[in-house]
Amino acid sequence: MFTNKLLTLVLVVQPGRVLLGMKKRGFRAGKWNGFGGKVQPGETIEEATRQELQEESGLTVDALDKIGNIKFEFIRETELLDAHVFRADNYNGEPTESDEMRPQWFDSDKIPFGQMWVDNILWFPLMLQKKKFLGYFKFQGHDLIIDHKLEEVENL
Ligand SMILES: CNc1cc(N2CCN(C)CC2)nc(N)n1
Repeated sequence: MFTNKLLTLVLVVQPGRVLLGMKKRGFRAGKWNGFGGKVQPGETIEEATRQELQEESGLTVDALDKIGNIKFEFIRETELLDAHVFRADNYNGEPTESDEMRPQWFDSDKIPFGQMWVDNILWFPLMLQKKKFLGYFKFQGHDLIIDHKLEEVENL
């Protein structure tokens, strides 16, 4: 059976640009992505999102908009990643490199999809248009999506 691993992912967006982090080590090293991590027991998803963002980018945010939920399945693995995706349009502080992550602003039309998890290119357009969505991606390894669903929803 599948176990469900709660994850958080937040994209900080300013007009015409998105803040991404380059993971410097571990599972996602070498990939640009939003900021996020696991949800610890006793933590709400939103608390975990804020905490990971602050740890990985140095930023705090006032409003977090819940924009998506994406489930990731890897074939032959029994753990489903259940990522809760947020967008923040305002932030406090300045992006600061940590030992885990190097933050960098990217123009919205120059997102480095070639150095990101391959699902991002499919749902980033929805995120940038502030659309809410449910996604499901079935991976074979880390670079091949063999099945996926992606639908816009009215509310999450
Ligand atoms: C497996 N595909 C993934 C994983 C992923 N995440 C982001 C959050 N991380 C904690 C774990 C891995 N993010 C994207 N966009 N795609």
